Amino acid sequence: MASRPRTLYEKIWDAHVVERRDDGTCLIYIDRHLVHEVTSPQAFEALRLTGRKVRRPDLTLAVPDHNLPTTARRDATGKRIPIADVESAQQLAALEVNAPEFGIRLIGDADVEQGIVHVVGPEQGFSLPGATIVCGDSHTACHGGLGALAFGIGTSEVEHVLATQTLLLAQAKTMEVRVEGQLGPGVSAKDVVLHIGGVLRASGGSGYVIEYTGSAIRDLSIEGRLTVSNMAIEHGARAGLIAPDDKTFAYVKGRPYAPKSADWDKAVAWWRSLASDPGATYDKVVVIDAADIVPSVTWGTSPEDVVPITATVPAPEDFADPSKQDAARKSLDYMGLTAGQKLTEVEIQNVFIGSCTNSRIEDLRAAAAVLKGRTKAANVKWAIVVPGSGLVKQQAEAEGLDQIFLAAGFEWREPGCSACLGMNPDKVPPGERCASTSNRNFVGRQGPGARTHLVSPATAAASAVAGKLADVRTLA
Ligand SMILES: CC(C)[C@H](C(=O)O)[C@@H](O)C(=O)O
Ligand code: SF4
Repeated sequence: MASRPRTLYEKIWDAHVVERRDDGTCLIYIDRHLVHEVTSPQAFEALRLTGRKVRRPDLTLAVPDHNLPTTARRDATGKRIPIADVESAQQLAALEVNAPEFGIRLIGDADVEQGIVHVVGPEQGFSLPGATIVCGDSHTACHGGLGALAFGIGTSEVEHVLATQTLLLAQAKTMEVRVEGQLGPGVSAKDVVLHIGGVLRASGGSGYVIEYTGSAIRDLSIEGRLTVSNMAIEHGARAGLIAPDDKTFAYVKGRPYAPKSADWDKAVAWWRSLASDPGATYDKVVVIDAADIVPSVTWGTSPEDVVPITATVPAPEDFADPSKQDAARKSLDYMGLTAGQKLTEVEIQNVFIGSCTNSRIEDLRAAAAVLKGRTKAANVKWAIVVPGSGLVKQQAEAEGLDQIFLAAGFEWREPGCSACLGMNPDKVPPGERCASTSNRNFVGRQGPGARTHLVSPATAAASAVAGKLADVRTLA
């Protein structure tokens, strides 16, 4: 019997079903589990209390990232410089005890491989195409850029995966977001996903797993694909993924955890078979013309509040939906913006280049290319670059990018989540504005009262130079 054409998501799902239940849910095998310090302490504690072990410590990798300071962590003798925040220090200490106790590899704060968990997974070849990947973190969809089914889970699910290497799940609906055509100059993967967020809105992906397709997606580098997938959660989707291809295989090959020799060939053959079949149908299809995408920026407090950098701040009345009008009013008030104001006239005081969305080597190259021979404006008080991992940092230094950033007036930091969210000392002061390459512009996200504008690395760099949100295409 000829099998029904299936999508990438359906193929990965089917390959991981351990048991189908009568109620339609499935017990799904989990191939990779990433663990960070914030959402794992109670899960390990629960295992300890019930006398359970971790079922597959070899498929589990622990990396602290959220709470680590991005300034020096050890003194000259290698001793830890104490972390002032009590909860952060406790969470980090718990991970450092739990990982070895349960036989899990910990990439610690002093290891060169340490970084943001969503940067480290792909970089180490721990995240693979076709794999089911979970982490107690909403941006786990990031790994979908490699063609993995990757999604965030809560702490009780973290415990379940640690104990059983499985999860009981309901299958999601499928959505294709197809971006066809060529991206224009100055338009990056971040602009693509910001634009998609504007089209889908923050809840448009709810109940779906999104497959990003089309020539503009295929043409992206792996770093760019990880950026796009990273923000699937910002459209409310369960996960986002992109079909693995030769670019993906070249990226994965030779990485520490990647399959080797005969296993590699077998793996590639399987990965190749995963692309959605011709004739496979999605529950919803959204088509976007790449020519419509320009450097984009958020003006409000939801990632869906996206406009072209050339636009003006919208007015609440511009929205048909009364609840959106109300949200827009609140957003404008929080953001200190006036309807009709040109975005390129909005002054900024802070610039953050980093986060699991945009802290890979290509992101740093894009920002450095803009900053080379330029300096930040005097009104930009704080500008930092936070590489996604120690290896990204090392690579950037080998290319001299750190020198470009330093000469431009940026600080060059240790890897971690940093100012993406105010869980560590890197915060944007109340009432101040930040051009940020992160993924969330929620109220208080970068610190109480902080005003976040989500942008691409090139736009962040151009904005630092201009002292205002800036169009990288017309930077003087
Ligand atoms: C702290 C963590 C649980 C959280 C998440 O789930 O995403 C964080 O990474 C974020 O980006 O808001
Ligand atoms: S960098 Fe930001 S979005 Fe990514 S995991 Fe850390 S806090 Fe979450």
